[in-house]
Amino acid sequence: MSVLAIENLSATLSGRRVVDGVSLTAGKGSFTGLIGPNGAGKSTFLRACLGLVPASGAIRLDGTDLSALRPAQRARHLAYLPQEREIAWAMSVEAVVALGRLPHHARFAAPSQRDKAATEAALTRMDLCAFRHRAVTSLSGGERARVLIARALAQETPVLFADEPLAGLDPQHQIALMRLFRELAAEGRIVVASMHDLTLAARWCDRLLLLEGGHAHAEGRPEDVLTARTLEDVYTVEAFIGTAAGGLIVQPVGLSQKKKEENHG
Ligand SMILES: Nc1ncnc2c1ncn2[C@@H]1O[C@H](COP(=O)(O)OP(=O)(O)OP(=O)(O)O)[C@@H](O)[C@H]1O
Repeated sequence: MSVLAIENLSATLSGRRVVDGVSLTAGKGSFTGLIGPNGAGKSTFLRACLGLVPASGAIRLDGTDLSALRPAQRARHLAYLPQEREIAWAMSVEAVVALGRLPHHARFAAPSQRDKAATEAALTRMDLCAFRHRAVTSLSGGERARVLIARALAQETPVLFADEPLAGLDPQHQIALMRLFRELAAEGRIVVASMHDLTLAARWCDRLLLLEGGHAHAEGRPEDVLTARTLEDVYTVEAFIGTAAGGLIVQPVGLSQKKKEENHG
């Protein structure tokens, strides 16, 4: 069984330890939510795993040290949806999605049948066929987000990292995306996604890794991680936590008592 093992990952940016000794083990078929307040280190953790920022620690997939691979080799194992959704060039949707195939063929080589099929499957899966000839720069933010997800899908990697994939999506597309991540996990992939919506995280993820100040504050099943106490301590909010429609509802309803006292100083 495929296992992604991230061990003791640390990253220092501008002299500050932004991710400090974070570990995560995720098995094939799992969907892990990466949660934590703004600035907790979620993006840096993902970027460090991808080799986009200098880091120490180990990241292994089935025992293969991913950090030792060249970028193109690594990109055959690990796809990444970045938090930034800007695309500078007016390329067509289809051309952007096809970029996901670059790690699979030699530079300047024509796309193979397999490449074309993977691009087509990703366009279909993200409901983008009608947009295929549109310039990405002409799309709305949510539509552009779907194009970038399709590009990551076209990469056909065993592991998918997504940084705030729900940002900018309407509720229907948020749920569709969480359903897609669950389907990808059911197909045997390993999905890790950062998010701020705690109800969606609780309802769709198998496990949650809660970061705070660069450290892992908690890791485990959503119902064990998302307690009133944790939300108060880490997010400094008072939250309603209940069960409805077959899953957890986690709704911040106000600032924690401690935070209110701090604000009144
Ligand atoms: N290039 C950098 N130089 C210095 N500090 C940085 C740099 N990039 C990020 N940081 C800092 O590292 C910390 C973690 O940032 P990061 O973007 O990983 O947080 P995050 O959990 O993804 O936050 P958010 O939920 O706001 O996206 C923040 O305090 C941020 O200011």
